[in-house]
Amino acid sequence: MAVALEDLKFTLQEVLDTFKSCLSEHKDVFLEHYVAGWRGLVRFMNCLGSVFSFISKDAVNKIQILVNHLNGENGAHYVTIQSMVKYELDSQLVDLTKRGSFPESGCRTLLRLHRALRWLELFLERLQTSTEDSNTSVMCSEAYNESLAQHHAWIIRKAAGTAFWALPGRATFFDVMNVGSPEQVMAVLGDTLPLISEVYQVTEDLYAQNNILELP
Ligand SMILES: CCCCCCCCCCCCC/C=C/[C@@H](O)[C@H](COP(=O)(O)O)NC(=O)CCCCCCCCCCCCCCC
Repeated sequence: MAVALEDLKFTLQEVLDTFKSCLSEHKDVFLEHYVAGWRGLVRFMNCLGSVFSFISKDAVNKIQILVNHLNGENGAHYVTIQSMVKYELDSQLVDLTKRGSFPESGCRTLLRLHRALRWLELFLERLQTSTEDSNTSVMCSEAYNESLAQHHAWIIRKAAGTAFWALPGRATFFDVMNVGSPEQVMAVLGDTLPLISEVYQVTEDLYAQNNILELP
């Protein structure tokens, strides 16, 4: 248990640090740090129990696709999300209307994580304004219904909804975050949320400008 908690401490700090280092001064989003942020989140989720493993498997799969792009021969084009979008669109490496030749494009893969980041933002906002008797499962499903659920088929929504009921209660959830007292958790959330929101908004604007918010 002690080892697991140590891992978590590192993980949550890492999440905070990586989202901090995601944005350049010109508001470019570094893919390497974005992916590292997701790795941290997945590690945290894995500590919550095996009911979440179908979710983390999909996230890990998508993270790996992006890492492969980053480490591939065209990796230089994948340094920032902005350069990735430009490169893939200019080179016609994205399926724009229906799935076809490029099921693993960086643009469509990142879009799935981007939508999940909106869930995270909404969930953390709820945690931040929660009180002792707030229910994490309810907060989680409300955040999900307002964001990711709109992009998921019925069967996925059903499975996700079932998994949410296995979330630990607020006190345990805060303990697992392992950043200290509830007041300290609130302080960490206060630090993290604006960073996550900004990364989300910059990405959202980029995808909107390029008309790629609905990639298949
Ligand atoms: C803490 C509890 C975790 C709740 C996570 C809420 C998100 C629920 C998502 C359910 C996704 C189910 C798996 C399948 C997904 C795919 O169908 C679907 C579409 O992909 P496709 O177009 O390639 O087919 N994939 C996705 O939408 C990407 C989902 C990625 C989910 C990553 C969730 C990571 C959650 C991290 C939790 C961290 C909590 C931290 C709190 C301090």
